[in-house]
Amino acid sequence: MSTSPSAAPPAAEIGVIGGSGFYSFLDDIEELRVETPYGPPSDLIAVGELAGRRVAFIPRHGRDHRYPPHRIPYRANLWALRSLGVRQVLAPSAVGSLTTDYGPGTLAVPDQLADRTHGRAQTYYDEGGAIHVSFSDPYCPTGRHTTVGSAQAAGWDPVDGGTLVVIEGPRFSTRAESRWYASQGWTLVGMTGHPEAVLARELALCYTPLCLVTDLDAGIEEGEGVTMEEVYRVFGENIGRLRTLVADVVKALPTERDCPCPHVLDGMRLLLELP
Ligand SMILES: CSC[C@H]1O[C@H](OP(=O)(O)O)[C@H](O)[C@@H]1O
Ligand SMILES: Nc1ncnc2[nH]cnc12
Repeated sequence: MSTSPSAAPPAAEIGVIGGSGFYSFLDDIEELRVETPYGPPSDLIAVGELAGRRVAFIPRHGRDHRYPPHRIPYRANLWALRSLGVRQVLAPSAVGSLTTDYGPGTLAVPDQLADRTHGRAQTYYDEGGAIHVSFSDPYCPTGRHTTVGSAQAAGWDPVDGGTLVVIEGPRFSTRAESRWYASQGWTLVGMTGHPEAVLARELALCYTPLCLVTDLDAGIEEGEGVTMEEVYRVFGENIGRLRTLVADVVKALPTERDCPCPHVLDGMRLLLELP
């Protein structure tokens, strides 16, 4: 491993944003300090190769988990990845389940998102003109399809679809909130999926969530409610096979993007130059 203070970064095509309990990924890496107009990203970015693909890894909360979900520099993270050449992003995350159908250890690849956060910077286009990206389908269809296929091939029984509600946190939900989310038909709950997904979309990146269920949320189970310890314990029990799955997906992602994601800004008059 080597550390470059501000070296010209090598190109990376695929980005991985590791969540709670997922603080490193690649073996043979160069660590890059990347500056952005939005300040520094959560940490140094590790760049390396996996099966011939150039990959950039960033721990969402920092390697020492110094950023709680509402303080993560989301704009800097996505900007930094794009500036390294990343165009496809994989986003592993620990989530709660809003249904007894999906117990701890389940891998879910949602196809919808509901935003219950507030006060987070959620756009790059907030001055000098209006850019409205399409967000009806928040995730990359190819990334989702590839992830579900890789998970099935590896012996997971992945959940293909569902809605991830993203809460502001950092506290967990009350039982009443949790029951209300479930009554909306939402299936998963987390704290970091927004604005990460929409910022990726605004940069014309492909973004795919890999949600590992660590707990049944407070309104679903009758026990003491969700605890941080439970989240880390269950995530820790599954991190090995999740890492392997992320590597499988990296290998399986297409080299040429065939999805709508690269075209989301076509025809729009951009007021800032994308990296
Ligand atoms: C560690 S408990 C709650 C914490 O875990 C999840 O993080 P991530 O999405 O980055 O895996 C959840 O969103 C909360 O931030
Ligand atoms: N129950 C839960 N609510 C919000 N974020 C979570 N991350 C993991 N479990 C969670």
